[in-house]
Amino acid sequence: MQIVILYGTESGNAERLAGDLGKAIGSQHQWRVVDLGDVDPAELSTDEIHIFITSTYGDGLLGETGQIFYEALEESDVELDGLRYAIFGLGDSSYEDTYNQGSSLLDAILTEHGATRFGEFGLHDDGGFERKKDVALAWLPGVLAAAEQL
Ligand SMILES: Cc1cc2nc3c(=O)[nH]c(=O)nc-3n(C[C@H](O)[C@H](O)[C@H](O)COP(=O)(O)O)c2cc1C
Repeated sequence: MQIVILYGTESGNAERLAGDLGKAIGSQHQWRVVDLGDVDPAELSTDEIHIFITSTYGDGLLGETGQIFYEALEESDVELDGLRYAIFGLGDSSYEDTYNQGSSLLDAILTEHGATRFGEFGLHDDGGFERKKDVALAWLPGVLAAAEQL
């Protein structure tokens, strides 16, 4: 499989995690990591499996670079039919009203544009005790197995 890991970040956690996931995929599949702030929605390719990782910031927006992509997609009429994606959100449940809202917004807008999510919706909560990397690496094998079934 060809896998693209796309991160939306404000303070670097999603970027680090994207690299951790890539390293864990290792030589099993081809993979690359990109910053969502550099992605034109019209250039997303259905030939690749997409793994989105984004944080939530501000008033429940996406982390800065994710927000750039989100707004580009909001303004675009691009059709993403055939695009398959998994998603992992970074948040903090102490923000009760906006907990992981950024990843939910991204999930919703990708679906609105015709893309289809596969696998479990991954989440990390800074308010808990588990490390981001541990949660994400425990989530990854199920996502890769689901991707193999597509
Ligand atoms: C100023 C600030 C605002 C935040 N706002 C939210 C929020 O509204 N909802 C949420 O779930 N998490 C919120 N978080 C938690 C971040 O999403 C979490 O720390 C995440 O790991 C940051 O990842 P990043 O470095 O990739 O941006 C906030 C964190 C900070 C520092």
